[in-house]
Amino acid sequence: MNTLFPIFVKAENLHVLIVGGGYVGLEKLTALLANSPEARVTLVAPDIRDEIREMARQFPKLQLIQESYHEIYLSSKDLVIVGTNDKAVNRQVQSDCKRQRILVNVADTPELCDFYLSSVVKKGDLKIAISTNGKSPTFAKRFREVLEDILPDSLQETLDNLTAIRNQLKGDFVQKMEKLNEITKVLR
Ligand SMILES: C[C@@]1(CC(=O)O)C2=NC(=C\c3[nH]c(c(CCC(=O)O)c3CC(=O)O)Cc3[nH]c(c(CC(=O)O)c3CCC(=O)O)/C=C3\N/C(=C\2)[C@@H](CCC(=O)O)[C@]3(C)CC(=O)O)/[C@H]1CCC(=O)O
Ligand SMILES: NC(=O)c1ccc[n+]([C@@H]2O[C@H](COP(=O)([O-])OP(=O)(O)OC[C@H]3O[C@@H](n4cnc5c(N)ncnc54)[C@H](O)[C@@H]3O)[C@@H](O)[C@H]2O)c1
Repeated sequence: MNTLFPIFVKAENLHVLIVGGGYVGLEKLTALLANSPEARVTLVAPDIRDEIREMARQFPKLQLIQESYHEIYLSSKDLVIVGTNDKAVNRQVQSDCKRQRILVNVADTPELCDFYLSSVVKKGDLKIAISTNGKSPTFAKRFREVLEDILPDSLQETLDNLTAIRNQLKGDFVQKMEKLNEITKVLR
C-alpha cells in the first residue's frame, strides 16, 4: 500500500539544510531552487562542487559553509536533506533530526526518509508531483517527460480564465462551487 501523503510546501517560508556538496547535494539543491528560488538554504560540506558555488552567486538566500557536519547546523532549520558519501554521517544527521523533530530526507536511502523528493511537472501555475512510492525514480522521471509533452501551453489561459470567473461569481459557497463544476465539465 502506498501511504505517502503528498503536500505542497511553501519552501520560501522555511530554512532548509543540505548536508553534502557533491553530485547528490547538487541534484537536490537544483530540484529545490528550481521550484522555490526564494527558499533560504544552507549547505554544509567540506568539499563543495563548483556548480554549487556558482548557484550561490545566483541565489542570494543560498549560504555555503565549508565544514564537516555538526549538530549545531540543525539549529533553526525546518527541513534537512542529507546526501554525503559517508553512510555513518548520513545516519548521524538522520538521528539528530529525529531527536529534534526536524523532517529529514536521506537521499537514496528510502528507509531513513521522512519525505521523498518527487518528479515535478510544471505548466504555468499547474504543478504535478510524481512519486512511485520509491519503487522507480527513473519511471517517475520518464512519466514526467510524458506529461510535459502532452500538457498544452494553453493550460495557463484556462487557469487564468477560471480564476477570473471564480473572482466574479456571486452567491454563497455552494452556488459558486456548483457553477464552477458546471463550467469545467468540458475538461473531463
Ligand atoms: C524523482 C527524483 C526527485 C529528485 O531527486 O529531485 C528522485 N530520484 C530521482 C532520480 C534518480 N534517482 C536515482 C536514479 C538512478 C536510477 C534508479 O535507481 O532508478 C535516478 C534517475 C536519474 O537520475 O536519471 C537513484 C536512486 N534514488 C533513490 C535510490 C535508493 C533506492 O531506491 O533504494 C536510488 C538508487 C541509488 C543507488 O543505486 O545506490 C531513492 C529516491 N529517489 C527519489 C527521488 C525518491 C523516490 C521518488 C519516488 O517515489 O519515485 C527516493 C526514495 C528518496 C529521495 O531521494 O528523495 C529524481 C528524478 C527527477 C526528475 O528528473 O524528474
Ligand atoms: N551521484 C549519484 O547520482 C548517486 C547515485 C546513487 C547513489 N549515490 C551515493 O550517494 C552518496 C553521495 O554521492 P555523491 O555523488 O554526491 O558523492 P560525492 O563524492 O560527489 O560528494 C560527497 C559529498 O559529501 C560530503 N561530505 C563527506 N563527509 C561529510 C561530512 N562529515 N559532513 C558534510 N559533508 C560531508 C563531501 O564533502 C562531498 O561534498 C555516495 O555514497 C554515492 O554512492 C550517488
